[in-house]
Amino acid sequence: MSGPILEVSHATRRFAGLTAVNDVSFTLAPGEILGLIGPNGAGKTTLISLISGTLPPSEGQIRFEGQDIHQLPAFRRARLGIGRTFQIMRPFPGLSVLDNVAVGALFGQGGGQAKLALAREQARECLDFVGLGSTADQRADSLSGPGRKRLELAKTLAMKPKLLLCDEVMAGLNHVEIDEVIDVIRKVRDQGIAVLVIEHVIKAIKSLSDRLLVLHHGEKIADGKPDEVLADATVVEAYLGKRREA
Ligand SMILES: Nc1ncnc2c1ncn2[C@@H]1O[C@H](COP(=O)(O)OP(=O)(O)OP(=O)(O)O)[C@@H](O)[C@H]1O
Repeated sequence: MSGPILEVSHATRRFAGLTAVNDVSFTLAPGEILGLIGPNGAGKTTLISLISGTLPPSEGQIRFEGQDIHQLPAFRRARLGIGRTFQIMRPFPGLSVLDNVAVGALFGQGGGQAKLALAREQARECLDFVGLGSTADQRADSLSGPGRKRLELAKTLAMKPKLLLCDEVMAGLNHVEIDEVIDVIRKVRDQGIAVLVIEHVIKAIKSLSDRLLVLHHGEKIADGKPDEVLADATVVEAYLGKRREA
């Protein structure tokens, strides 16, 4: 059996007086989908920023494929195979949908030496994969909200990640669109890629995830099978109860 692809040990991140992530440890195996849930401000985005390298940890270690990476800048981690989608999508508006994704493919190949034609070919495969193939030649800024979510996924997949970090890729989507994104993420997993998904839509995250990890005030309060975690009294009190009141 292969070991974990990601090992987060005692990760902590402080901002001035606030501890956004507090002593969080977990592992993730290749081909596993881990759902990351918790109330607003619980530290979910901060945690994936510590993994992708857009924020350094105040304390703790992060290992990827057995290598310590917490000192590496984000672009080096991306080249190692850590891909991240952002909650706020930033497509290059004037470029076509295809070329937005080709930029990701070029980056994944280590930059400029790669032929643009090859990058475009790979980009087309990624667009087909996420169901955006027919929009390839449109300008990126002509896409609707759900289309932009898929574009963000396609851009990240073009970098050929071994670990995919998804920050709320289902927010604002309707039920049909959510089911389509779930299918895409399952197909990603079926390729052996490890996936960490932040999501507020409980029904979606429950059906998608092999495991759920719950953060509350920056601390891990549960980590286990979705059914068991969602029935856990501490989780209901900290997260689900508040959502029902909302
Ligand atoms: N750059 C920053 N500077 C100061 N405080 C920050 C910074 N980034 C996040 N925080 C704070 O850290 C805490 C955790 O924020 P984070 O965005 O990680 O939570 P979250 O669980 O992703 O929330 P949401 O579900 O609303 O996206 C919050 O109190 C937030 O205000």
